[in-house]
Amino acid sequence: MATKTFKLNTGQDIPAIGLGTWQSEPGKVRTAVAEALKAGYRLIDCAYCYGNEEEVGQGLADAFAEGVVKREDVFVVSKVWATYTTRCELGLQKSLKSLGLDYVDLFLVHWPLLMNPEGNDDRFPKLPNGERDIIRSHNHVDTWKQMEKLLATGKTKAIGVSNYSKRYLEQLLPHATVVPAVNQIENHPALPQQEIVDLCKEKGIHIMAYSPLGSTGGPLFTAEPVVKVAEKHGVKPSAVLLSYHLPRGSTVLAKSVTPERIRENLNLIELDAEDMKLLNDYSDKLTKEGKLQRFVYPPFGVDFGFPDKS
Ligand SMILES: NC(=O)C1=CN([C@@H]2O[C@H](COP(=O)(O)OP(=O)(O)OC[C@H]3O[C@@H](n4cnc5c(N)ncnc54)[C@H](OP(=O)(O)O)[C@@H]3O)[C@@H](O)[C@H]2O)C=CC1
Ligand SMILES: O=C[C@H](O)[C@@H](O)[C@@H](O)[C@H](O)C(=O)O
Repeated sequence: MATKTFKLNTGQDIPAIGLGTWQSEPGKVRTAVAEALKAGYRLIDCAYCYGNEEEVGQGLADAFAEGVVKREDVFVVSKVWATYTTRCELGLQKSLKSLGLDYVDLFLVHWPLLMNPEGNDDRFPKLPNGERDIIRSHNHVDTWKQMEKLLATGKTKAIGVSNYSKRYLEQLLPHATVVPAVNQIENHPALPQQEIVDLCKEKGIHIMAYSPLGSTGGPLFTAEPVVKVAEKHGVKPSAVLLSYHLPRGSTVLAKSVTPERIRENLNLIELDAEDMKLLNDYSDKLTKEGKLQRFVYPPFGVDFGFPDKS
């Protein structure tokens, strides 16, 4: 199902699965990207914050040079990092330079906040007490206004957000001239975030699901219903966790720098109503018991409006 796509509110097709690159070591990610494109991936998810866009760009360049894919056949995503949310065009330009591209297909606000652009580090400025140096007076709607202007530059085909809760989307949408094409959020059976998914569906915002395996090391592989569904279909738990997003109508991002895993992660399967019920019942149970699992919540010290974190 490597070729399955969804439609964005811009009219663009977005692949159902993409390669993630967060924490992909510079020494490995070039090969990972080139291998992924050879295997059939057509979406690569990047970010300035990951500090590896140059190597990702080399992997893309390798695949272009070998005639594996053409630029227009790959959907490249990048994100404006928190120290650039008052300088979105500069943030985009820096990513493009590292990636060696003229445009990305989608540019996202990575997190809805501003970290001090004049702080003591380009990516993670800190206060003397060790906390992140955050400019709390910044309004995330102002970042979106800058993002809207990027469309006219041709440097990105679409704009969207990431890590936006329902509360933050409700603050943004009344002021948005352009409705975000995407909201990229952590999403898996242990964190269904249904209230965000439902709102996004209603507003025509496509969900990109991140950390579908539970992030580093795949802690969700042993979740009981995931194992049960995997046994029924004779596949690995990873295939169930990735395939879960297809019937939900979402794009899923799977990170790996291991060529064999990169290839196997493309083998999405069709989960039936019984499988989805089992996984949804698991989500409901965790919700009721207050045991939802959020694996990615950086120490910003900001209330982003997620109910499990408020
Ligand atoms: N917008 C945002 O704030 C965020 C965006 N993201 C995006 O989503 C992507 C995916 O999320 P991420 O948090 O990286 O985690 P994932 O849920 O994709 O899990 C990655 C981990 O699972 C391992 N793995 C991958 N495939 C398999 C497999 N078939 N069998 C066994 N282990 C496997 C990887 O190991 P190995 O690499 O060693 O093979 C790695 O340790 C990110 O890379 C990034 O692009 C992620 C977090 C936040
Ligand atoms: O995209 C992945 C994550 O959001 C990642 O960018 C953050 O968790 C970052 O490492 C941080 O510490 O703030």
